[in-house]
Amino acid sequence: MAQRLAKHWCLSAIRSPLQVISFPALQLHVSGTAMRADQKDFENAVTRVKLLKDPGNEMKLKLYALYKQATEGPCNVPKPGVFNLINKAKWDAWNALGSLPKETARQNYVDLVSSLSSSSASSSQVKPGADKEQQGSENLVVTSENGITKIMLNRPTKKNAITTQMYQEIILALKAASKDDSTITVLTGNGDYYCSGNDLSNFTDVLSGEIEEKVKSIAILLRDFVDCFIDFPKPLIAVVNGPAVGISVTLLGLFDAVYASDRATFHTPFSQLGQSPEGCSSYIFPKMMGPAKAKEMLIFGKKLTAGEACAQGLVTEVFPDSTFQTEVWTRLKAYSKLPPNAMRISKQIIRNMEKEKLHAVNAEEVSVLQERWLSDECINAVMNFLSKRAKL
Ligand SMILES: CCCCCCCCCCC/C=C/C(=O)SCCNC(=O)CCNC(=O)[C@H](O)C(C)(C)COP(=O)(O)OP(=O)(O)OC[C@H]1O[C@@H](n2cnc3c(N)ncnc32)[C@H](O)[C@@H]1OP(=O)(O)O
Repeated sequence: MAQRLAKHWCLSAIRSPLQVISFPALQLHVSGTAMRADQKDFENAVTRVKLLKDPGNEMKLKLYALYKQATEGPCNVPKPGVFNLINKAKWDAWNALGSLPKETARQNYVDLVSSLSSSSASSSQVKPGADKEQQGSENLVVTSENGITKIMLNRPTKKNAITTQMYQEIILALKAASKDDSTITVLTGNGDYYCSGNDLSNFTDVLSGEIEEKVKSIAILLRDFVDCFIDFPKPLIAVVNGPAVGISVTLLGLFDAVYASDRATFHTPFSQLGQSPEGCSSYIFPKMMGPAKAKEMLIFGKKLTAGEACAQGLVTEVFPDSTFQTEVWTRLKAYSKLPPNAMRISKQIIRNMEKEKLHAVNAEEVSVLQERWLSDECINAVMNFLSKRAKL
């Protein structure tokens, strides 16, 4: 199975020329035995490492050494020969940790990955108390002004499709927004689309022989991503400036208000893609719109207009496209002046009734999807999309 998938997914996978030293995370095989209290943090850090931008060889050596120390203990393997430069550098880094206890190495590894994750996304973060526009990363622009933190998807040429890097950046942006001085948080898109969902090229970003591992790490990322929406403590508003597809639609059920342009459409083509619903939509949509309408969307991929989505309860209000931005932002500015604690507490009391259930639904949806990604139906659908695009 792994070989067949590798053939499919790895056609366009390119190894970074900087990848002289492979990340320790790529060699991980968690035994599952002797799970400790912080083992999960360590496993998550190992997963996150794979999704970081290349941190450079010096940092990779540090990560390698800590990983080996954390999983195998002190270095007691023979020193590689002087001409075996890479392995010798790795051995030296590991050996330099001496008798550092495994637990300390594991903690240091988690801390190091955490600092790398925040610095790689720091450009897209809003610092607490900021009250002016911040420079964001290329694909995600985060600004904070007048009590509103705005997270804007910024890949208009790709209809704001979400890359794995962007999933991570959104997680960090939401975590920062939950702690900053703003009263409300807004998610929107730049250009004619709100978002075309998961970037289907994410499927090609798999290195040969590591498909099952990659799928596992993407599943953890997706679960963390949706968890952030479930747990977000402040009012969260979607400003749906244009068509929305896939995960950008399903997540709307976790927002506190959804304002849509009358140009927006809402499409969840999961069956067409050999996939299944996520974002807690398998639970929220039937409750929100009734099972019959929810199934038309989630099983048969029926696309809704903004008016239909509003009638089904997925959208709060629809505005004419010509006045959409002015009307919505005027309203949001007024909302941002409401007492923040009262809004938080009201949100909390509503969300807390369902929080445990939502986390369980998220876990189940991700577990089902993990299998779907390895299915022929999904592989063929994604290959079909990517190959059509290649021919254009
Ligand atoms: C091995 C396991 C890895 C798993 C990784 C999974 C990660 C988590 C998954 C979470 C679950 C999420 C599920 C979903 O979101 S499902 C929905 C996925 N989205 C789609 O199926 C939409 C695909 N796109 C389209 O159908 C059309 O592009 C669209 C209708 C959106 C717009 O059509 P239009 O004709 O107006 O414009 P173009 O097609 O020319 O698009 C312009 C360029 O943008 C590129 N594009 C658009 N959407 C995507 C996308 N989702 N992924 C990648 N690229 C996208 C399109 O290819 C064009 O690019 P080029 O100009 O380079 O050709």
